[in-house]
Amino acid sequence: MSKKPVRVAVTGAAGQIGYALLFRIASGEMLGKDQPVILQLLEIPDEKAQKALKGVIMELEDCAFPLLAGVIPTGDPLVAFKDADYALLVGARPRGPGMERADLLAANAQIFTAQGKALDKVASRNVKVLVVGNPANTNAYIAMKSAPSLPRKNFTAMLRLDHNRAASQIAAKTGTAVGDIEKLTVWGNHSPTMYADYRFATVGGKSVKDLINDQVWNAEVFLPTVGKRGAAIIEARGLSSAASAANAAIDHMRDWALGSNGKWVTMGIPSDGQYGIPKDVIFGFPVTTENGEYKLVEGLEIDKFSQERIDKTLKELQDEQAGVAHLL
Ligand SMILES: NC(=O)c1ccc[n+]([C@@H]2O[C@H](COP(=O)([O-])OP(=O)(O)OC[C@H]3O[C@@H](n4cnc5c(N)ncnc54)[C@H](O)[C@@H]3O)[C@@H](O)[C@H]2O)c1
Ligand SMILES: O=C(O)C[C@H](O)C(=O)O
Repeated sequence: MSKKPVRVAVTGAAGQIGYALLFRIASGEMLGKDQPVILQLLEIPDEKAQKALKGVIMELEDCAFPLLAGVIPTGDPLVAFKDADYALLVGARPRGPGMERADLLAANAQIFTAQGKALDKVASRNVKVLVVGNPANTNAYIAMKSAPSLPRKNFTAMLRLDHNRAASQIAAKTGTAVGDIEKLTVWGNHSPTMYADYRFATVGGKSVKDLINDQVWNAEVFLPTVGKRGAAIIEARGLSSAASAANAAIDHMRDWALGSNGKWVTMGIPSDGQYGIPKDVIFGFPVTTENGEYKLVEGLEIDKFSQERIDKTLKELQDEQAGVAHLL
């Protein structure tokens, strides 16, 4: 017997990431090739955006995806999030050349307060929320705080693009296959302060740290390359990353929903105080996922270099939180 369709809300559905994301969700790459989906697509209630959304929906129809059980376009968050089982909050203003994420904070904070409240009112009580729109961790924090009747653990931010970028750099450095890299993580904020940490990583069972054996490369090449990759893409394309961001969103939700089979993945999740990160800060942590739940990997040793990096990215997140405190 075929499964009952689940409701997947996507905001910013007519934007660049939306265009790279919706077709993959509808084809079953996110929730499985046996899981029908109803897409509930939010765009700003503006004629041009709604018209662009119609065009995207025409293309979705033209794909004749067997798993696409319905599409609901709307300009109203209460319609988009109604009974949503999954919500991918992509819609936000993206960073342009020369802008830092902090510049986006004020512009985007209003959006996530309103959307958090709407999720609180109408979404499934088990809704899995992924915030992609930047600054992603703080937007997830705002949405979580604006939705007090939903479990805190339902709110996550996307660090998976950073995780994937780090894996790719390590594979290139060590001449190994990216798919063989395990136990990699990215701590903290989705911003240049993030700390991509390969101390525990293995490739084909061998220690990545031992294979690389070059702390200068780690501090002066690897970390800046991963941390500034978003800006490098904006500089090269004149637009922020979209296909790789959509791919990371699919990876994040797929692993959360269907399990990571024991593999570590990185998710931005609300802290419960682990590793000295204050409660509620949405922080990139190593997790494993099973049965629709994520579980933080605990007990890892944090050396002096790592602690300094973690402190720096935490401070940035706390400053961002302080900057939006008046809105909550
Ligand atoms: N976390 C990450 O790793 C990551 C990676 C890449 C991009 N991003 C961020 O994702 C966001 C979207 O990027 P994009 O390239 O798709 O941008 P885009 O400008 O192409 O699309 C954003 C879309 O969101 C819509 N939108 C704006 N406000 C909205 C609202 N309140 N409700 C619904 N829709 C709304 C816009 O009309 C637009 O169509 C940006 O904030 C970007 O910085 C995050
Ligand atoms: O850096 C940006 O502004 C876009 C995105 O967050 C990225 O990392 O590519």
